[in-house]
Amino acid sequence: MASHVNLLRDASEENLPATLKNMQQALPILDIVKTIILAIDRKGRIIYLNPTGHQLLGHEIGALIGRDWFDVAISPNRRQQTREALARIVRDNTELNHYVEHDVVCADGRMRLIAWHNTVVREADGEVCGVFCSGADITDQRDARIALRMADLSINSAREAIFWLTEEGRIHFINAAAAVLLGRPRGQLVDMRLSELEEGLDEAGWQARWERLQQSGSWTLEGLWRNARGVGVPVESNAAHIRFEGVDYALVVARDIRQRRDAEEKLHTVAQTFHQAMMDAEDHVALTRKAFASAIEGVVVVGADGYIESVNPAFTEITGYSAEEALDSSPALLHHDHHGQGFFNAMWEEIERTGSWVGEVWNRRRDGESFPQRLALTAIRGSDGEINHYVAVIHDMTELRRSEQELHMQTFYDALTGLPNRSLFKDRLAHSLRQASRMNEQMAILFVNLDLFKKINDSLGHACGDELLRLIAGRFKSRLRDGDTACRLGGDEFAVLIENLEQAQDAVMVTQKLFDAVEQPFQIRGHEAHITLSVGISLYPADGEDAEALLRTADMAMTRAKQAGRNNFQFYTAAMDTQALERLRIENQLRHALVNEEFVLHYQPKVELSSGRVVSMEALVRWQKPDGAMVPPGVFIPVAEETALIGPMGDWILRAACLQTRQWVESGYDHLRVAVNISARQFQQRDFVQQVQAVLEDTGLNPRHLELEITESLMMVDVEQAIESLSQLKALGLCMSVDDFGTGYSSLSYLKRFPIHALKIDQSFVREITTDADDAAIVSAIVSMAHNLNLEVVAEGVETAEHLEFLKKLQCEEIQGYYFSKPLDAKAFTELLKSGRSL
Ligand SMILES: Nc1nc2c(ncn2[C@@H]2O[C@H](COP(=O)(O)O[C@H]3[C@@H](O)[C@H](n4cnc5c(=O)[nH]c(N)nc54)O[C@@H]3COP(=O)(O)O)[C@@H](O)[C@H]2O)c(=O)[nH]1
Repeated sequence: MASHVNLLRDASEENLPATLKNMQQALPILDIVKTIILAIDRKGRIIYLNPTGHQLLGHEIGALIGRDWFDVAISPNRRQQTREALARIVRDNTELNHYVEHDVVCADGRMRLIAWHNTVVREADGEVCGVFCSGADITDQRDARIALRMADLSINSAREAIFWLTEEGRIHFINAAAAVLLGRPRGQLVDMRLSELEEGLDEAGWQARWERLQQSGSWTLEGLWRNARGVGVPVESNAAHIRFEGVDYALVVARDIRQRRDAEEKLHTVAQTFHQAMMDAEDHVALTRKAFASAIEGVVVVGADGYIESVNPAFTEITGYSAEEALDSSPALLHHDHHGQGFFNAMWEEIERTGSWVGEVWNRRRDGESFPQRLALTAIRGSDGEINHYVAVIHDMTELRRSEQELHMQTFYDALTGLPNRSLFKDRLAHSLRQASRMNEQMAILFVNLDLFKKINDSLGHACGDELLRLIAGRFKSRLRDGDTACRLGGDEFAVLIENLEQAQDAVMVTQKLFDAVEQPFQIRGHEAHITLSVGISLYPADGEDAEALLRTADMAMTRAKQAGRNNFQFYTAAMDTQALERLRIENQLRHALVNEEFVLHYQPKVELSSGRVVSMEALVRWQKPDGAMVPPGVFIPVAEETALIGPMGDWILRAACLQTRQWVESGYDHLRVAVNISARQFQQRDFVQQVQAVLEDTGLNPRHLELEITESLMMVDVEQAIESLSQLKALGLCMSVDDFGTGYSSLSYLKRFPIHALKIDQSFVREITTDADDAAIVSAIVSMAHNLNLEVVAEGVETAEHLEFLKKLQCEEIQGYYFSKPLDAKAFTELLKSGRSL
């Protein structure tokens, strides 16, 4: 059944070394473990690779058995080297039991890092006959490790000291620069309170600072922080409020401003003496000018009349205004409308009262760019006590703010789309949940998944896939209200948070906006891409009271939307929990059923109306549980479809049906044809045609005895691809029919192009043909249309003599249904053939 284990499973006991014998016994377990299990022979040929290994490498289960491991999984530049290593082990009969990490190449060209544990396998005589490897995919761990190291490196190479402070003002985290600033090892500083470090800051002072941070979101302060020797270091600290994993922190970026203080003091002195110095000794003036000119901060001297009297070169560098342009102008030439009049009034009041003001101000450069600066403004009084000048010292904070912003973006935003990432989304969700609970409001989460995104990635490449995600994010942003938060959860998954929802129906309106957003095709690097969405909706408080629960229930509803055929939305219902558990139970049992070969095929005859003879039979799978219970396919085929299990299961069904039919053909029933149902996922496999060809070759069945039944809706998913695959199958010599005809949306023009030989009218129409005029008309129309297109017609679900009469009159070619026979097991079907029974 499961071809991927055939080589090992079919090997006779004597041929197998002990290790592989043990492995043969362990197959049922190896088939389901999440570790990659690989056995290669001495030439590197794959004897066994479990489903986990096949899935990781992006191949259909079983496809790699018998292939050369180095060719399929090792990159060309390492292939020769690893092949030689194996050859050495075999030649020198060396012991091998080691751990190694190396990359494997997946079908789509991506590399995954695997941690392997390899052991040689020996024959009874001690000869090396192969290598047994168990591997764990550690790519994500490695990437996470690298990302962490990069973040760590960026933080620790920053020149600014970074502190994460808790609500109690304790140090939770610091970088290397912080330890240098305070001259203490990091271990000593973590958990210390800021009040133990900053002069004049007590518990009450910290609390006031924390509250200010909660209200305004940031602070800029100067203070003296004691280092290890108890010496006060003047420090400027910029804090931002940050919420991480549900906990509030003050993210403080601090810098030693000793140099700047010195410069300011010098400049203060300069300013005080400036006026005097202009008139005093030449050498004194020269000295003052030198200090003025070489300062790294911009300095502006403004006269009592409010006009600039002098600026230094650093001022020009920062603002873009030359000295000539600035002189005799008002400092208002730098002004930015960021601050209201109230801000300036408060500033001048403080200068009047204390003689100086220090704070952060937004100004505008000559080229119009706005920039943040730290401004220290001092009033200079003459000997008469009157203010005769103001000296402003400005420090450009653009770079500092930019690095703070970058740090924030990296932590909370998705680099590809610019949308909030999962962690910021959860944060906002938790915040909104508190608000909604206080205000008794409703909220909704939309969990959005792109349909068949993998197909776009596979066909157009990952760069196009990324571009599509960017474009979709842009369209979502432009359609949603400012109050609705959209985020990218990862991969092809997005989420939208809708706050203050009046009624559940409003969530549908927002969902509709998302559907509208993707309605027009996307133009990507010369390609046109169409995409649809599946959306799950959960409501607060009905479907969950915390972020985790709401995301989980919305995700479940999204899965249901996919199962309902994609391109739609579903609200979460409590029944989904029970159904999800039931599906999981069936999925687990199915895995064992596959290994234990618990499936059987029944065959339902199809009868030719012109002769009354059985001319073919539809193979219908049943699951016979160890307790004898028979599970109908309607229960487990959909679960197998959703998981990769339909691959090996479909392969087994096709093989079993072909083998059985070959026996019947060889027993003299050469006119028989077996019809096998093909599910969507099977048909969409890239190598489906090759798989069918391999089964025909392996079972020795002449292709003219095989028919594939493919549903109408499946053929319409990707018409061109379907035409291509069906044409190749036809060229092999087998025939195809369209199953469940009438229930989907076939376009007649496409129908003409599909290389098919028959339509099977769905039983839902046949059931009522003698009692419902509409159904009778539909069936008549289908038969006449099919005949016009030179297609045969098979009517299924024929249960009564009246059905039969009606279909005979329409000149339908074949019938199938309980009227003639229910599906029979192979033995009973053989009896039916022997009896020569006909209509
Ligand atoms: N991918 C695969 N799908 C399969 C396979 N085997 C079955 N199936 C699909 O499962 C669905 C249910 O199948 P089943 O329970 O076997 O029912 C089939 C017949 O028993 C039933 N039938 C036939 N005649 C009558 C009738 O006169 N009355 C009546 N009430 N039911 C009848 O119809 C089912 C056959 O349907 P169809 O395939 O559309 O011809 C079903 O969708 C199967 O396709 C499998 O191996 N692979």
